[in-house]
Amino acid sequence: MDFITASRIREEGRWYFLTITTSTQALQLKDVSVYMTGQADDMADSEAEHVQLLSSITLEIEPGQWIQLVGPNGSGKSTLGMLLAGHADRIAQGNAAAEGMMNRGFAGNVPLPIVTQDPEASIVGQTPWEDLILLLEQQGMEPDAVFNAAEASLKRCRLWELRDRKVDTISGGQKQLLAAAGCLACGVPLLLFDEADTMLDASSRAAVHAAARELWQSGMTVLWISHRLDGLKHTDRIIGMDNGRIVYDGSVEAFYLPGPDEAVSPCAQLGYEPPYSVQTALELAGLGFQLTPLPLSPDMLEEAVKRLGG
Ligand SMILES: Nc1ncnc2c1ncn2[C@@H]1O[C@H](COP(=O)(O)OP(=O)(O)OP(=O)(O)O)[C@@H](O)[C@H]1O
Repeated sequence: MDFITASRIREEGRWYFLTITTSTQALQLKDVSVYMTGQADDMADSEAEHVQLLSSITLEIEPGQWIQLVGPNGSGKSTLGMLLAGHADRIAQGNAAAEGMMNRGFAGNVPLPIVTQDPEASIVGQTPWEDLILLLEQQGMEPDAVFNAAEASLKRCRLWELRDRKVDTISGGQKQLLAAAGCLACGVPLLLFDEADTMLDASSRAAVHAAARELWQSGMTVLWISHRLDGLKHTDRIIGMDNGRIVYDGSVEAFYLPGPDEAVSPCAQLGYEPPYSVQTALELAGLGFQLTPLPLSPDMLEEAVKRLGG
């Protein structure tokens, strides 16, 4: 493979090779690669020029989609998320360079906030209400519009009843929702969750999934980044990453089934175990009982088995 050298990137300008436009509606990446520039962790140029964080990524996101980005630790999910959110300059603490073409489309030119597994980093107020007011004032929103925008976002994220609670007394899931409410209040066109549910217990995780789902149903575009497969029941598109590359981009059903010329499914290739309901359906299919649609959750499995019996 032909690598850019770190010294050449420094000579010619760090982002020289990444062309960014907004000429279409879709958010597009065309043949985008990201490299370490050799400044991180005292890495020598000769080592860095062979470290590629993303390799030839081509991808198109239409507004209104719900996309789940999955892959093992270190596969490049957060790097891709940062690129899509417009934070190319923050990748690897600013020690990376990119080449290729990015069309920001509906995502616009302003870098977008990301809901991460550490929402506290972005919370500035002592209560949810104060947090949103401060955030919107910081964004320069007209004072007349601030209260309405804060109220609408807190309601959409199911936090209205908790608006005056001290932030340190609300749950981890509610803090995630507060971070999402902040993104909404700022009018983001794309809501990015990066491992936002990783530190949460099952009920908080379900609450965050349900709220995110409602936002998507109301027209928001959602990119949900996770190394877990939880929540795939609601996904209409999965992007699977491994070693800096996109190795799968398709439906959730096809993710669990081997392709015509493949011995194993994309799910297995990425080292994941399918959920119990899918494993059961695959075993039943082996015995000649086809469950359609493929049950992606225990309740879908129950329904499918009932239909089989009926
Ligand atoms: N500051 C850095 N210095 C050196 N390498 C880095 C740095 N930041 C990221 N990387 C490398 O970039 C690659 C992609 O990392 P990235 O965080 O995008 O992966 P990920 O799939 O999001 O992982 P995880 O699921 O663990 O969050 C990894 O190999 C990682 O080690």
